[in-house]
Amino acid sequence: MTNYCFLLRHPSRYSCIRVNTLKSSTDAVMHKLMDLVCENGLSDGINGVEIVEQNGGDQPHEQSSLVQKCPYAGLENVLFVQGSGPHVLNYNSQPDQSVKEVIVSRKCAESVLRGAQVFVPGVLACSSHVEKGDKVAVSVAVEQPVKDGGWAVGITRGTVLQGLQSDVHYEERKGLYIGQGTAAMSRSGIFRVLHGIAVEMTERVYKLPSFNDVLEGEIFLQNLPSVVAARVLDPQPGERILDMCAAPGGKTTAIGILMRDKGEVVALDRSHNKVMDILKLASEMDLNCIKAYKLDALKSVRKTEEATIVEMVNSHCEAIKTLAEDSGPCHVTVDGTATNVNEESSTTTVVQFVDDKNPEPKRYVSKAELRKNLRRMKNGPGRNNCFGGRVEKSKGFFPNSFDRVLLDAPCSALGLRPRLFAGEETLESLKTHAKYQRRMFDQAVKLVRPGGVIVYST
Ligand SMILES: C[S@@+](CC[C@H](N)C(=O)[O-])C[C@H]1O[C@@H](n2cnc3c(N)ncnc32)[C@H](O)[C@@H]1O
Repeated sequence: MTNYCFLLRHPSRYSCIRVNTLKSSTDAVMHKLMDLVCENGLSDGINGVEIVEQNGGDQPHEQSSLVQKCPYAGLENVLFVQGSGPHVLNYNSQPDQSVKEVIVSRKCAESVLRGAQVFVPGVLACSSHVEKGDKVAVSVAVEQPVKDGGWAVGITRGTVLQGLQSDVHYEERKGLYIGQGTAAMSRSGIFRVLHGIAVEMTERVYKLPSFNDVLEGEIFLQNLPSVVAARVLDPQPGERILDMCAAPGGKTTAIGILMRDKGEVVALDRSHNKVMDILKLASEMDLNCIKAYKLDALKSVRKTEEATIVEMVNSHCEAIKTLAEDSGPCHVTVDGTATNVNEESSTTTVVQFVDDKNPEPKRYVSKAELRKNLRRMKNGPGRNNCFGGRVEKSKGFFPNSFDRVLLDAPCSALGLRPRLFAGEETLESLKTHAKYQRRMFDQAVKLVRPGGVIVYST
């Protein structure tokens, strides 16, 4: 019988790559990837894989067996890069010497198994006397059950490994080696600096090419179901789409590309740094249709009564903008008057906003709102639209604001491979999770226009 948990611990046998067809073509990327795979010697050790180049294309290249086009209609922008493993490695080439070692966190190991190098933040422990250039065996620390019923890794960052059987961590890492590599810095460097490559992997138990810094903006490493989710949403150029839990922006950018960068994709995430990630990815992919905001998706629906007020503020701002464009910078007072100051000529114009149904000037516009709008007018779109570290917060959206909504609610991530550890879910935690997802779905239902589409991906 197939052991499902055992399979989850192994990486997928291929990497799935989505091509940014606004910047390149699938064929061009395919050839670049073949060269990369060739350079990295990834063809070694891949046995028994039946290869067919799908959808026609060029005659099979020597390395074409390792890079294949996705055979399914509608997914012509998807390529698969074949991996291999498990390979048996010899960690102890000099039997009289103890092996120098590095233990990495589970998340780091999962990335390494998918082709990444070992980066500094992922290192938990290291043998003493490791110097730059030393060969080190890399193993993973997986959560272990603890007395109070929870799970813990049990290794403090910076631990010195003795490399002996008497070492307290010896038993723990038996069978959990993921390869070996060359230390890119000394032990002290690894625990002193904040980022950078700690170990360059040279031999891996599972070989998959690393796509770090490769064809940036032209490709995105994405699991096939995620590519399919964006495809099923079927976004059309010119539409307004909402992606409710969007970071790092894999599906958001897939949607933007399907829309050929025409229209608007509103991407939400509750984490500031993750919104930055979305903006960075959109910029790398040259997508202008993506607007990313920090917002808790559970609060993404704005009350309809606010709509009238906002409409009024918007029309006021529009009037101010016209004024500013015509005559230069202006100041606005809270009683609804805008004073246009032409700094060069020192002329002043005063505009009074009047509600058609109520001729009395209203104090609808808050000082902060007006100051913000004025700053935007004077300084352009503002720092939020570049990567200065600030992200725009959203107050939410009015009902029926979007043609289509993608809800990629946070999930158990059980479908992600490799998964070296899966804590046990209790019935109670599953129920809480389901309730959370349901509340998000209710927001999605309100935000989509009548006849619009919601794709709920989990
Ligand atoms: C599964 S990931 C989304 C992956 C993304 N759709 C993609 O394809 O790249 C879930 C994301 O939802 C975000 N998230 C979780 N709860 C949220 C909430 N209440 N509001 C907004 N974002 C939330 C997390 O910060 C995380 O970035």
